[in-house]
Amino acid sequence: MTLAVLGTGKLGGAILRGWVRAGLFAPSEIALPARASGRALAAELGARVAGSNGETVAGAEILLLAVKPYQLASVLTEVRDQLPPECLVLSVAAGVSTTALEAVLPDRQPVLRVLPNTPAQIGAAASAFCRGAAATNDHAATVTRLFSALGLCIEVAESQMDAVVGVAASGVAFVYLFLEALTDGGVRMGLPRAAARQLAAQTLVGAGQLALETGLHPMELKDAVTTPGGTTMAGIAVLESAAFRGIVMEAVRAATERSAELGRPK
Ligand SMILES: NC(=O)C1=CN([C@@H]2O[C@H](COP(=O)(O)OP(=O)(O)OC[C@H]3O[C@@H](n4cnc5c(N)ncnc54)[C@H](OP(=O)(O)O)[C@@H]3O)[C@@H](O)[C@H]2O)C=CC1
Ligand SMILES: O=C(O)[C@@H]1CCC=N1
Repeated sequence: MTLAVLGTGKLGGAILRGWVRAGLFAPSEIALPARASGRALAAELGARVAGSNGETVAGAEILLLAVKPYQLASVLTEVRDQLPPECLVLSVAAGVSTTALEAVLPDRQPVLRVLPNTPAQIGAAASAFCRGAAATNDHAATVTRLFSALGLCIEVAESQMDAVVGVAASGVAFVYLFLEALTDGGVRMGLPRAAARQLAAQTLVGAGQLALETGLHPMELKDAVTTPGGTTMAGIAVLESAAFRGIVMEAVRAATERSAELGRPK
């Protein structure tokens, strides 16, 4: 299938690298715009530099939109006349609804929103998608196939997409803060930095993998680590005295609300 990408920055690049790595698109099937980031990504992946945004989308079967939320309407307006009517439009922008996208596109253009996160580039994303008015089951199946190749992909109601930003798209950065803190904690206690970083990162990967594979409640997994009177409870008591879980939930709420704000007209 032919793919056009507008928005060749951090997330657009991560998705594209993931798809090329998974063999879903041959580099010759990918058209990128002739701007600095598009040229750089094209050179890295062997993709085609098409020219203007309009020239990029001409003939595309799938258009991936990964520009900033406030740039979406103007970019779509710019390319709508060159966009093939059957082209599946996939937006990864936080906050911007399918209704807002459809408002600037020709009638019945199939639109879906997807929210992946940056581990997409190594096939370990957590993604959720929702459908616009003209999206069919076949379109949903295409999106599921594309994003399952980059990790986990589930469908949610559009009203839940802002919460997906809070938990997964932004949530990955919250995890990196925790990773840094866990690493620094190890260094503080005398571990060499490289060893602390490796141990901390694998601890996060292993903890997540165990939760996914067993389906057990996090509390059960936590209980399996806590020897009565032991080391783990000594640490958990410190985290809880600073309302660790409450502050994480507040971070998810803040990111969710900010996502909703990004989609509101100024
Ligand atoms: N980063 C993330 O983890 C996530 C991001 N998102 C969403 O993804 C989108 C992109 O975010 P992110 O990748 O972080 O942002 P970046 O700033 O890294 O990328 C934005 C890209 O848009 C390009 N661009 C800007 N203006 C135009 C234009 N007029 N025509 C074509 N391309 C243009 C820029 O090109 P150039 O650099 O050449 O100017 C840049 O490559 C946002 O909507 C965000 O909400 C969603 C989930 C996670
Ligand atoms: O911070 C942001 O606005 C973007 C959207 C989700 C992740 N990064």
